[in-house]
Amino acid sequence: MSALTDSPAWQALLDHHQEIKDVHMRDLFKKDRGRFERFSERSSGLLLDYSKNRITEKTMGLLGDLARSCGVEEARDRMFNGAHINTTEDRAVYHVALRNRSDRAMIVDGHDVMPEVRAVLEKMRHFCDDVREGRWRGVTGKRIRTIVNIGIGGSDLGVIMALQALRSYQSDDLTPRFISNVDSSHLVETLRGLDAETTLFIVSSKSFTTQETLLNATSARTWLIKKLGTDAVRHHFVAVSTNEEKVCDFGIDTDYMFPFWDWVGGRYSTWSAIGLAIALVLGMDKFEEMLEGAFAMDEHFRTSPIEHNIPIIMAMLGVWYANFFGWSTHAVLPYDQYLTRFPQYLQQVDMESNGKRVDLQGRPVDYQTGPIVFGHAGTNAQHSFFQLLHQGKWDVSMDFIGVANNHHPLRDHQTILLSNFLGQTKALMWGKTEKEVRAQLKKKGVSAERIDQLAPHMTFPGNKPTNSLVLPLITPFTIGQLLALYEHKIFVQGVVWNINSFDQWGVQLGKELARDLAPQITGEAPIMGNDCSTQGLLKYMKLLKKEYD
Ligand SMILES: O=P(O)(O)OC[C@H]1O[C@H](O)[C@H](O)[C@@H](O)[C@@H]1O
Repeated sequence: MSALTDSPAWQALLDHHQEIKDVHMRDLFKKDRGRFERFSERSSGLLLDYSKNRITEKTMGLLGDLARSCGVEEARDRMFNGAHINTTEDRAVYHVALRNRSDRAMIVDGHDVMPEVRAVLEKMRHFCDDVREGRWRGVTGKRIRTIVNIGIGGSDLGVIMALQALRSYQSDDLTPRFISNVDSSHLVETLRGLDAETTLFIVSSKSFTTQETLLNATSARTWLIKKLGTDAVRHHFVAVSTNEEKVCDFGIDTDYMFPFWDWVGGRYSTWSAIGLAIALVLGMDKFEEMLEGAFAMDEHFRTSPIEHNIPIIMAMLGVWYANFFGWSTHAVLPYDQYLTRFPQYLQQVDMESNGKRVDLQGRPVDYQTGPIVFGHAGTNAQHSFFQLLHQGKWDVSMDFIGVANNHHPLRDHQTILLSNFLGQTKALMWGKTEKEVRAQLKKKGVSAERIDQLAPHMTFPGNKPTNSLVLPLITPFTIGQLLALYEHKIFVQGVVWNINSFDQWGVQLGKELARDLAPQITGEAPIMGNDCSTQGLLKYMKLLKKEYD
């Protein structure tokens, strides 16, 4: 047993789980009309309703005790104080400094990082204004019309997601495109039809060593040079990175490099200059509104007591289902088309952060850690995987994200969208008993025999827990709030599980092996030293791939 599973707070929750595991939420709601008031919180216009969870006040009290006994508040303070909480990489975790909108100093290793943070924001502002107002032009003197972000993982997902979410704030003057996959199809299809004279590439890579990004950037540079000559590169390429030397080696002038720092993790870097494409396409003011939204959530997280702290509440509910109910999966279901990319973005933030199997001391853990996260936008998701959520055998905890207002004045659509959001969470909680099904079929005049056949299929167990997050409207501010909320939720879970949420060693091995295998594909190295499956696959691919013969 680990210190965590042996702790009184954990043991109390284990006992409490026995009391509550067979209680139906329908009965909890029938008994308590004040559940919504009791189990909902607000912060700067964002509402969390967590009443449709398998909890009572006692549950929340015990989860609060667990958070307290795991030192969540102290860990939070350590993060906000710039301590090196990323222990395996010996770094601070300080993305909160990037969106610190107060005049507080943010100290890492005895040094206030705010002057550098503000200087980069200023540099971004000048550059964005120059591009947007036509002072920065391509080599032939034409205005920039397309921004191509070349990056992968944290240097791609947040930027795509935010730009898609904020599409209604985008003018037609600048269009964003993205190249991430090393598959040449991504590059070719993205560049197809582009006018080199009006295209600006941003090479976004924290390390500037990521194989995919460097190859894509090299191929994009070749495409540009072929069309406009070598001199065009400095007019059409800028970089965002922490690695000045590598940026220089690639041939980008460091005057056109936007820096950030090793205390910003890749998947937490959308707030840094990695967000340059957002600032270019929407304008720097909008980017800073996103930072304001994140800052509002940071302040809520930093100052609210555990019982009223939205990220902590969501984190502890996740712990409740993962560790006490034993569920492995969490679904995130935004009811807003602009948030279609949000689940995919969150997969990296959550699964790369908390997909860990050893604790901070390097010992294998004896409890479940980060969940499998998936999701898609409602209502489309209802027509694909909701069947399993309602009637399948796997249990899944869920976040529904609803947005009260829409940017488009088509009221009927918004009414139907919101009614589906409410209908689904109600159905998942309440379910439909066999008795109700039978009565309904009888009323419709269905024969007794047919009712016997159909009733089990048409019964819904209910008791499926959902959080409902409600935003007033998709704006840069609310997107900032939402992202920061999930970042902090994931951080809190990592603290409870005593894992390092800020490294990602698990992505290394496959990359290393790929480097060794590439020469075996091209024939520069003999096909050898592999297991027989890899050997067989390699040989078969070579057989099919005539170009390497
Ligand atoms: O920004 P880069 O250094 O190019 O890294 C891009 C991505 O690389 C890896 O996949 C890491 O696991 C990610 O966390 C990171 O975001």
